[in-house]
Amino acid sequence: MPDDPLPSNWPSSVIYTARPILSPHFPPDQLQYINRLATTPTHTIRSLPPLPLCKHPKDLVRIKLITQPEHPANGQNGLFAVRKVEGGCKVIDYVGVVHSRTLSATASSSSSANHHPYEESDYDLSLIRCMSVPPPTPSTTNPKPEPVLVDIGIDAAKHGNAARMINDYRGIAPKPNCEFRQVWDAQSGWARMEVWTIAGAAGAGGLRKGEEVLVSYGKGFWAARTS
Ligand SMILES: C[S@@+](CC[C@H](N)C(=O)[O-])C[C@H]1O[C@@H](n2cnc3c(N)ncnc32)[C@H](O)[C@@H]1O
Repeated sequence: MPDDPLPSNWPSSVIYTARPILSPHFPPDQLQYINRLATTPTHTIRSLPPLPLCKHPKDLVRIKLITQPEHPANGQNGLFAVRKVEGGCKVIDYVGVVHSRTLSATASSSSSANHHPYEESDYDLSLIRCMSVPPPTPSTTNPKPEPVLVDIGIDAAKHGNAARMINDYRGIAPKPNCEFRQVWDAQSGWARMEVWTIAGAAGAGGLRKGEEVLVSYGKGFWAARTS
């Protein structure tokens, strides 16, 4: 029995998942950064509550193929409101593979030593970035290990939900109508990323029926793809 039926217009090339997937390479000692219940080093993925189920909100949004030649993502998919949604409302969770890497606080993040496969993904979203001091290990001669940057993301390139269809507002609308918000799941303690409508002044903002859901990917996304 699947967790959630496939949303309509789901592309066959991508595996639909309504539950975040923890990468098999996720370091167990970093679970504490993505789950508030993981307070001791003895916690393992099995001893924590399951990653939350994020059912497709079919009363709010649907995937649609874009067929307007003037749309910059013509021929691709987008996510569209099926009814009016007020400003300041949750629209959908961003679901994919949760992965992590540690970066040296001193080395450049573009150095090849820090390269990882998710960097090239067009569906990768930053979830948590924080500084961490690794505990000294018996083999460590240096009693004061260097702090490192823990960089945790969600990649929906191969496994994801309908939020992976959300386009950037540039070239489509004057500004985004939605934004990403990092939240903590109250029951399971897991960090998650949600998409919310932006509230405008005096009750403005939100989505009209049929309007495309648009966020800002940030200038860095496009800068990395034009240089
Ligand atoms: C996260 S995906 C968005 C969903 C994508 N349209 C699809 O069908 O899978 C990001 C990709 O969508 C396209 N895209 C999103 N917003 C765009 C925009 N404003 N202008 C041009 N292409 C855009 C780019 O190809 C980008 O790499």
